[in-house]
Amino acid sequence: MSLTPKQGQDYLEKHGIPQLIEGILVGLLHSRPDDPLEFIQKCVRTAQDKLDRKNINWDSFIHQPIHLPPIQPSISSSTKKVFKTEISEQRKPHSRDSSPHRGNAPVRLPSIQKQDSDASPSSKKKSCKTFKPSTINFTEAMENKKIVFVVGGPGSGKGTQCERIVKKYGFTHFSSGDLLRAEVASGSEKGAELKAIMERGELVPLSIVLSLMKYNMEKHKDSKGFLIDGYPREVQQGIEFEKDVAPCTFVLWVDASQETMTNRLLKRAETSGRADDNEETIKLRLKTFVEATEPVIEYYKKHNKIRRVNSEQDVDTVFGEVQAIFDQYVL
Ligand SMILES: Nc1nc2c(ncn2[C@@H]2O[C@H](COP(=O)(O)OP(=O)(O)OP(=O)(O)O)[C@@H](O)[C@H]2O)c(=O)[nH]1
Ligand SMILES: O=c1ccn([C@@H]2O[C@H](COP(=O)(O)OP(=O)(O)O)[C@@H](O)[C@H]2O)c(=O)[nH]1
Repeated sequence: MSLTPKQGQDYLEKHGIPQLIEGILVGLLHSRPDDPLEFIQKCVRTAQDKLDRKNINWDSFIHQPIHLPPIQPSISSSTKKVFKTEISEQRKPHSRDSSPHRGNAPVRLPSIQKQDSDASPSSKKKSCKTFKPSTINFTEAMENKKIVFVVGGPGSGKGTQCERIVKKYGFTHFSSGDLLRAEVASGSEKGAELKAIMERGELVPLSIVLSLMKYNMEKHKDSKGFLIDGYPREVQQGIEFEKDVAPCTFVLWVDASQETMTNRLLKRAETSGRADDNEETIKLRLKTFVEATEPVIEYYKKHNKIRRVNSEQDVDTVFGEVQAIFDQYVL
């Protein structure tokens, strides 16, 4: 079968291949890993996770020289207090609670960085040092930006809806999971530590995600709004973000039952290539969601910022609900 140059070009562009190849080459030359094929494989897996390849850019696989804070499992007493209160409220039975892990299981608190959880001026200084903002006043640059957090369990459909939101409303989209996977794909030492945490279905220290988020937001500082997908995963993460960046406009909760999420992830596992899309890690991710992220929903409910969509329906119907919410804020 003959192929015209135009048909060839259309085919490649339709599948986002030119920017993918460009991204891989730039990332490869930037990181120069010992095992280039493994690096390429990781990039391709990261790309497979993105339903819209157009989200891949020339710099998607660069191991950015951001100075991520050390991974260190410590927790401040103030953070413990927030979690204890929130979790004990969550332990009241409610309709979505079908987790076999809840009951009397010990509450596993996520690892977080003491330095970032304290509100003291000295710790604040440390967190700024970590992020190393460039020449701009970051907080000022973020003023009046629309910032929407998107929360929901693993496989609830956050990424699917975000893709559509970006198309319709032109927000800049960051998936915290994707940012972490890119760090892992970079082959850095830090990436290897993150990989282990993610494969256990646990949460990486909040200061690391916050650094990655701020670094990337600064790169898109002229965007009219940000869609922060899969974030915050724990109450303190939201508090730190709003303190360091800006208050969120609202929180979109993509709500699906644990059974639906599990079935979707198992289906996605057939093609996603994601190391954490396996039955055992899915269970752990759901457990982490119930323990750490459901309290986030309760926290923002109290602040009247939760906007829920029922993600048990088909994608178009869910997006109909999403649009009804977004149209009130962004026109
Ligand atoms: N029926 C149905 N399937 C959906 C819907 N949204 C997503 N899916 C499917 O469910 C799977 C998971 O969707 P994602 O958008 O990747 O979910 P996510 O919440 O971003 O998942 P993580 O990346 O693990 O956080 C995908 O294979 C989707 O095709 C929906 O509204 N209805
Ligand atoms: O703010 C975040 C976001 C993600 N993760 C880690 O990254 C994994 C994948 O996150 P993603 O949002 O891609 O998928 P989900 O867990 O929602 O299925 C999680 O299990 C966590 O280990 C994290 O620790 N903090």
